[in-house]
Amino acid sequence: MDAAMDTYDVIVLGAGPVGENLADRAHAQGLSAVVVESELIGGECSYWACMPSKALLRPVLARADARRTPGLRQAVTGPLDASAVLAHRDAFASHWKDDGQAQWLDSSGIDLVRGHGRLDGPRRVTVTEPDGRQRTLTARHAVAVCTGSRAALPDLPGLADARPWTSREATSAASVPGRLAVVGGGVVAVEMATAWRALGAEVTLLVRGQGLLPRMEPFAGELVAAALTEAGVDLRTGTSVTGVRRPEPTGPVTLTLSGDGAGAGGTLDADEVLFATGRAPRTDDIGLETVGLTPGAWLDVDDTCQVRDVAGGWLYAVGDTNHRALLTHQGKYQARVAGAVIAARAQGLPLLETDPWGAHAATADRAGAPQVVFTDPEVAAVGLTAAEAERAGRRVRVIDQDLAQVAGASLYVDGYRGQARIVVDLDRGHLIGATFAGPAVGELLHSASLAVVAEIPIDRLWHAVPAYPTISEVWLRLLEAYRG
Ligand SMILES: Cc1cc2nc3c(=O)[nH]c(=O)nc-3n(C[C@H](O)[C@H](O)[C@H](O)COP(=O)(O)OP(=O)(O)OC[C@H]3O[C@@H](n4cnc5c(N)ncnc54)[C@H](O)[C@@H]3O)c2cc1C
Ligand SMILES: NC(=O)c1ccc[n+]([C@@H]2O[C@H](COP(=O)([O-])OP(=O)(O)OC[C@H]3O[C@@H](n4cnc5c(N)ncnc54)[C@H](O)[C@@H]3O)[C@@H](O)[C@H]2O)c1
Repeated sequence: MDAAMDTYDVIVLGAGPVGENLADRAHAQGLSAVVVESELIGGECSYWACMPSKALLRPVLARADARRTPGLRQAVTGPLDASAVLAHRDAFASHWKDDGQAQWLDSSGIDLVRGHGRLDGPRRVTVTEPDGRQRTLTARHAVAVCTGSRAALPDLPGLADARPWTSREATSAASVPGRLAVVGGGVVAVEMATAWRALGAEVTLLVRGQGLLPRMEPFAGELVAAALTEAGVDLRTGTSVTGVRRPEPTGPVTLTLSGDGAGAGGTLDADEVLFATGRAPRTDDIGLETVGLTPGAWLDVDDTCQVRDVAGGWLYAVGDTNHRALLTHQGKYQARVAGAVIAARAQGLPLLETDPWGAHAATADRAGAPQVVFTDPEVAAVGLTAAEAERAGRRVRVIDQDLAQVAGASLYVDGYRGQARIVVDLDRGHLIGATFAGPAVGELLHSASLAVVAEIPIDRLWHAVPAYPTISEVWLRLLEAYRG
């Protein structure tokens, strides 16, 4: 490529789901785009996160439902075929090869440069290619940092030498460990405890707080905790890990425990230990210092995803790196917004629609980000929890409904256990949050997202009649309770 060809309208650093979408949006609006990728096109989501984890969990949830279905449960008495489940997972991770995604990029007219990219002052990116050569790219309009996040490990004595699992190993391991210790009580911890327990591991879940899924409505974590315990997981709350040792490279790992929970003292031996203790931004080695920012920090952006504190309006941070919502669908939404913003600014449009819910504002990150946790029971949530609404000073009414009372739920499986909650803003007359926990509630979530994002007046929602007998009839029960 000659020097002139190294100038693009948009340079995208990182070809995860977010970088791919941003490049696609910019290109669709007539801009030239290049993406720089140091590992696999498709990013964390395709190979070590969403796809492999859900491929592991799908058979687990299907079996759980089958076991609760009269006439069917007798047909599913045996254990899961772990090697078949792992093979299914391998296929969904494309065997950790990105040929398919590379082909898509190629056919879409977006250029790809493989290698590690770093900012090199305003609008410039240098790439260290796999063969060690350096290449410089220049952006006419924008550089978008879409480098994602990695697992954050606590600073514990002995941890590095003990070769702990992170989310990468937990989603790609080739065999089932006999004993797996999981540290953390968030989404990765509960999903992976669910999967590996069902695949046959003895799982101990070590949670330093008092419950699971602390950012969600309390009943969600309580239902998941009860189900994990029932499935044979040794759940220890109020328990911190203060040390980790693996004296023999191929031998077991020993954790030192402390805390005020029952079972918090002493030590715990396991064959593997997964640290599911949150994420850190992959911004430590991307040249942030060359544009006046701090390496290793989450990037602070406005609602257009433009990085604040950088003059000239050319730098964007989209997806996990901006820490607005660490979710693939939300990052892709930001990419659609930022792609439109970059194109509009490149075309010199005088006015952008940056008001809430405008075309150039990622409003849903704060007001309507949905999430499904694929545990048994599933948890599905959108918008604010009751506690968040209260902290935000909103005047709300909270309505709860036992999902077991809904005909569609009791038909779905025997002994259905679940709970639903809506949070209604009394001043505005519409929903600002909803949470469901129970089998198959994931597919219920989009109805709640619509109600929150479209700000459907509660009086109009009353006319949206759920079909009988579906689990969606929970909407009728919730609205009946609200209206009295
Ligand atoms: C176990 C697990 C399960 C998850 N499950 C779900 C789920 O079910 N649903 C959901 O919505 N979200 C899920 N998430 C979250 C989701 O994976 C992330 O929100 C999503 O991957 C973020 O996309 P991204 O493009 O911002 O970053 P990433 O997917 O992390 O992609 C970033 C890309 O940038 C590349 N890169 C980094 N630095 C450089 C550099 N200097 N030069 C060139 N390339 C670089 C990386 O190699 C990578 O390919 C899960 C996360 C985990 C850990
Ligand atoms: N189904 C999904 O949508 C899905 C699935 C997995 C992950 N994700 C995304 O990935 C992100 C990362 O997930 P995660 O579970 O790693 O992070 P998280 O922030 O959800 O949970 C981390 C947990 O670890 C605990 N923790 C932190 N440091 C600790 C320490 N030193 N010792 C013990 N506990 C500690 C925290 O209190 C917290 O409960 C989430 O924000 C989520 O959005 C989404």
